[in-house]
Amino acid sequence: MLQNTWRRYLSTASRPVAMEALRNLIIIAHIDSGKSTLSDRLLQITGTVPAEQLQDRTQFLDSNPIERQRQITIKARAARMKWGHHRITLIDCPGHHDFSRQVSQSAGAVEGALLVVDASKGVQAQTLSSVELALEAGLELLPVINKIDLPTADIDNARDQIEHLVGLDASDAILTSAKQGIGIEQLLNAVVARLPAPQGSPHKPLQALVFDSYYDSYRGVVLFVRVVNGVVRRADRITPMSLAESKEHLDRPTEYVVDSIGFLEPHEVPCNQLHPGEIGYLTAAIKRVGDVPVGDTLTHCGDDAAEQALPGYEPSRAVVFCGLFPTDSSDITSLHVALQKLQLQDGSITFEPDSSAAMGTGFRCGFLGLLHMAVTQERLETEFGLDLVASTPSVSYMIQTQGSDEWTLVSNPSVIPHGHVKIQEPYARVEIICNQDHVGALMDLAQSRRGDLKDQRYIGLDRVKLVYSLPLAELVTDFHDAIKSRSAGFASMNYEIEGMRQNRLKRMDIHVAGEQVDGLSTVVHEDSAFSDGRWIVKKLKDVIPRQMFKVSVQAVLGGKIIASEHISPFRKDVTAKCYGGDANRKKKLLKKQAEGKKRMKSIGRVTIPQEAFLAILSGKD
Ligand SMILES: Nc1nc2c(ncn2[C@@H]2O[C@H](COP(=O)(O)OP(=O)(O)OP(=O)(O)O)[C@@H](O)[C@H]2O)c(=O)[nH]1
Repeated sequence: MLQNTWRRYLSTASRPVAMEALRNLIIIAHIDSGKSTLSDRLLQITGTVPAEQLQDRTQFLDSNPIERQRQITIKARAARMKWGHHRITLIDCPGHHDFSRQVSQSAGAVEGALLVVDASKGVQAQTLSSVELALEAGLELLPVINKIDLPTADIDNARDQIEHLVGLDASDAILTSAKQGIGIEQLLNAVVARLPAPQGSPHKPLQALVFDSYYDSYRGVVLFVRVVNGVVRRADRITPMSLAESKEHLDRPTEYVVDSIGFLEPHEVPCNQLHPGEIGYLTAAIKRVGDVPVGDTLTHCGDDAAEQALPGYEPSRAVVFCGLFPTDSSDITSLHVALQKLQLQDGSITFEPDSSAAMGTGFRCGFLGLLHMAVTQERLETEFGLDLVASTPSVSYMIQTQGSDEWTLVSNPSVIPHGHVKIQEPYARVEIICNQDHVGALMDLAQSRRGDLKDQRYIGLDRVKLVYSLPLAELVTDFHDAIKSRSAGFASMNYEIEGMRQNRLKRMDIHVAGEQVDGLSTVVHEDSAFSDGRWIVKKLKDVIPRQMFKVSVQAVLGGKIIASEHISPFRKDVTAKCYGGDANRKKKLLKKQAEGKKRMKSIGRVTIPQEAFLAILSGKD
């Protein structure tokens, strides 16, 4: 009986909806414009997710605990909704630059995009770069002005900016307040009326684009696919087309059997087959995310369709590196296992063994940016119960030692030899969009960070776009925060890596109580080495806790001390106040002290907290 119901359910779920009734779209916007809140409203109004569930768990599509806690989207999510006889599949992509690759991945799977602009902030830099990605993918854009409930909302200004900056007619932009649920039905009607239906043929050889994936420990890799042509069914034998093109991956299996398939609503709803224009998931006992990389095209085994592989994506590259060290050195094996497991889910993390006299044994890891680094450290700690210290983050450098013709890539400043070494550093092209009132302050900032002005132009009445070529090392630290603080929060930025450039750079070491702490080594420009050294030792003096003895903190450049501070001794014994017999209180105090020791590394006789390693991020100005 139950089986019959299940079968009936599967057959209804699998009945193809006419292609003209399908709409596939992504939402693109600058970070914090309200994308996730808007997606939740769409799920609620279409009855895809019951209102109670949305009330209990705000931001349904941000399901990862770190996403909820930080209120950001890290991983793209898809959801299919019913609106009349239409089926609208929406992909919510991250807004933060570190995860922007997911925008281009998802753009390949849809025909349209909602361009969400915050009514109080107007068009921001990340909006423009996402628009470029969407236009490159040939998407139809539907402008949405959100947060119209805010007292600071300026709808006319937002419209004007969409027209001038994006070049899109905004006279019929949809006005919404995702927070108050205003304009959501109009938005759904506009999606159906103004965005195109997908095209494709069920009779052609199968082409299914893999636009995202994640690892599930029970089922293996779950692929998110968009079927472009052909039909994919349960039990089909499929193969990734990249295998035909690449000789490198001979260790990858060549054939898989689809063992489950279905739609995302946003939870998985099984079906028997996916038709052209449809977006869904499939599993096929795939062991590693890298076996069927995102951007790959799936086809049926034996269908000689290799020439019809869909355009893929550039693999993402790590730009920020740091050493991760367990505070308890016996946790090193657990850290290795945890990194291996995380890499199964997130192919953009890189790691290799790293060890030093001061920091102990750990792993040098690569990330897409500082947010990605922080999120990964948090995941390792919360999901795997580790207590870690991350060394000072760094970009990668090319170095050439004297007498050698070869350039070597290093991602750890402490391995750069002293003496005559040529160093190249990565540069980024940075676009900043700001109000004209803030141009002076932002130009000062970019100049102080060794930026070269490449372009400056008015875009709209009082908005200015500045383009700089700027060292990535200056950018990934606190540049974004500095821009925000110098523009009352109104300027926004976006960047892409340009290439390497040789500069007069030197490795700077930090000695604490006479011991070199290699986790604190950085690369500095010769011109600013002294001021950087003074600034960093001052900062370290504030964050390294007092010890029972006087501690010196020194910045050392090429064997010479260029800046020095002292941390005066601290003699207080936390248990001194507890007289005999008060064991509970004593225990409590010691426990409190032990808790406070988390994320700390003992180096020589001094205990250095995590904040010291991240002090470099906290603002030079
Ligand atoms: N006043 C007001 N606030 C809103 C509205 N929509 C969203 N917000 C708030 O804006 C903040 C950011 O909203 P999110 O939905 O997380 O923004 P997002 O664009 O998804 O952010 P990312 O996922 O990090 O890219 C939250 O505090 C929301 O409550 C709105 O229509 N009006």
